Amino acid sequence: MKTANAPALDLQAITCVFTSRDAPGQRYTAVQDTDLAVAPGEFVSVVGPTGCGKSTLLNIGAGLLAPSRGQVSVFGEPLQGLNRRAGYMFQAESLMPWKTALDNVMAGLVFAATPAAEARERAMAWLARVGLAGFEDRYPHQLSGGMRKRVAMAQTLILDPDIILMDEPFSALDVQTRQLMENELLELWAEPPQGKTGAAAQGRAVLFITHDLDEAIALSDRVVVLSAGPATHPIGQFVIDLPRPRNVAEIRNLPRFVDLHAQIWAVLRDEVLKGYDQQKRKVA
Ligand SMILES: Nc1ncnc2c1ncn2[C@@H]1O[C@H](COP(=O)(O)OP(=O)(O)OP(=O)(O)O)[C@@H](O)[C@H]1O
Repeated sequence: MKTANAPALDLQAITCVFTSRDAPGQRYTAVQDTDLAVAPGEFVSVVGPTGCGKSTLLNIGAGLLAPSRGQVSVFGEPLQGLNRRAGYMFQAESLMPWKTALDNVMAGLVFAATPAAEARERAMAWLARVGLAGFEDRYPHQLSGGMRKRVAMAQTLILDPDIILMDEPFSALDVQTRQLMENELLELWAEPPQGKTGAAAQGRAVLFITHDLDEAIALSDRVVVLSAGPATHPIGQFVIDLPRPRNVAEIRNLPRFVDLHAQIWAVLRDEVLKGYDQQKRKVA
């Protein structure tokens, strides 16, 4: 049922059971009974130890993976199949190496049958917006890691998604480039959406997965902490009441940032140690 004030993305009582990778024939409960909602215009980060189920939750929100139990709603409507109101940005390189930066950015529009001239014009404008005017004809291998991420960001945002799903998109970058990209993401996210009606007019909802607690706090309105697996579930959530607009490099020095970091780390620390221990046992 569609309801006013429905979350942009609402994962309700999600459980996800896989056939175990380590012991075929056995089942592995990756995520259990998890509720996770993101309001229109809200920036939510999910942190948790390695292998706990962060990407699984994101894939469920994207409609790429069906949960074993539970329901996903998008703006109050049950999700069936792919989440068409969402755009994704993953850790891995998503650019097509045989296409130029321009063609990569245009690809989604072309796929959606937008006339070529319009797709080209919009892609040129997006490349300029992410600071890559003049680089339209470069191939991905001719761009730096940060530039490739900018192209990927333009590729995702050109489709004007109401929900942005990001799985450690900047983790491969050096610290300085990463902070520049985080600031750029915040600027683009904060721009008022054009031509949207209803709840989507309140802004883009972001679900951001990261290992990095500093990054989660610097970017988000809310940080959700997941337990170590198996049967991962949220064990804490924290409202990040830091002022906006933010400069991610500077905000880390605010006493409130340090205070929030200490509070969240107190919850996350034991889970990270448990997760690390499990990984070690898997390798041994
Ligand atoms: N398709 C699958 N089949 C079997 N097990 C899976 C599958 N996908 C994920 N898993 C298992 O579910 C658990 C959660 O995986 P997931 O990738 O969601 O964790 P994560 O928190 O994103 O990990 P990382 O922090 O390392 O990126 C892991 O133990 C993983 O091995």
